[in-house]
Amino acid sequence: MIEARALTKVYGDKTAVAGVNFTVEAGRVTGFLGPNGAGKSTTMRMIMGLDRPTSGTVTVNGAPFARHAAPLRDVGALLDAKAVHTSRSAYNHLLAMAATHSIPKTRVHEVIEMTGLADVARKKVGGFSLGMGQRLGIAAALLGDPQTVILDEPVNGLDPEGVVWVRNLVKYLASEGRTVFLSSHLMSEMAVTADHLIVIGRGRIIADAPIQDIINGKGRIRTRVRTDQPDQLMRLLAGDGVSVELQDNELLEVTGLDPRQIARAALDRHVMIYELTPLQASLEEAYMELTKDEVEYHSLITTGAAAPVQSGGN
Ligand SMILES: Nc1ncnc2c1ncn2[C@@H]1O[C@H](COP(=O)(O)OP(=O)(O)OP(=O)(O)O)[C@@H](O)[C@H]1O
Repeated sequence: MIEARALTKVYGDKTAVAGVNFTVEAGRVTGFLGPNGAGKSTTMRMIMGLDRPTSGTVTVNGAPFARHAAPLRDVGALLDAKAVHTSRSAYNHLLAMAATHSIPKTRVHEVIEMTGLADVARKKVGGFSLGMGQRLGIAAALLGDPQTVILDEPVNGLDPEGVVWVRNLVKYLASEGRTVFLSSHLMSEMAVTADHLIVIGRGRIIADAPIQDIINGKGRIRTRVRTDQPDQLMRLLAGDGVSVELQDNELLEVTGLDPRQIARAALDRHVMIYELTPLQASLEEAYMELTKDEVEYHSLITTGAAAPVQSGGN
């Protein structure tokens, strides 16, 4: 379990993390989301003792990271996949890490197999692709068979097979009762991987809830309705808080009524419906809605060109 209490980090005049409170529970995958510059990496670095909080505390299984006698066995992390000696082989890199914690060579071989690095384990890390580097970072995180696993953008640079592999791996680790905390900007991936989400914006927690609650809470409930009497059905459904959009000759998209209410209204007036499909809001929609006021770096899209601008006021 990871517990942050009033956790704060200030760099000069920039408050990167502003007194956050959250708990990452064991036995489930917790996703950590937020726009660029929101404070995710800073929070993760403080969890791992790589950055000292300006105030507040963060503990892993009840103690700050630095107080763990054998931290690799308690907490495994992938924070910066490039932070390795480039002239070492993957095997030697892992072996050197293992030596600091009396982890046997057999475990080094195990994590190499587990992460699909067997063919390149004797090659120099400097020549690794981004995806191979990520796999090595994940191998290092798992080396001590830790109870808590923290992965910052683990699927960055991985091919589709690698993305699925990370998804299954973290779900498996959580199913074994471990604490799994991961960040990613890939919403579609987060949607199928995480059980619970913590969303941060400008250093503050803006949501901390089961993923389904976040999708349902912020996304609109929409229903697709096909009928050969669209005008009549539109009139029937009109009302406060209801919006009905004609998509084509026979297709309506209804917001603000559930499918049962739509079916009932149509039945009462003998309007035939031949499709009634609830449309699940996506995590991406919910996330965009949640963070729309928290985005620090907006993209300004003009005809054919995108220029990043920093929004004023912080
Ligand atoms: N060492 C540092 N010195 C000064 N400012 C920093 C430092 N590290 C981070 N910051 C600032 O703190 C804020 C939070 O940064 P952080 O890297 O934690 O965000 P993030 O959510 O991980 O972003 P991204 O999604 O882009 O990786 C940013 O405004 C960043 O510029």
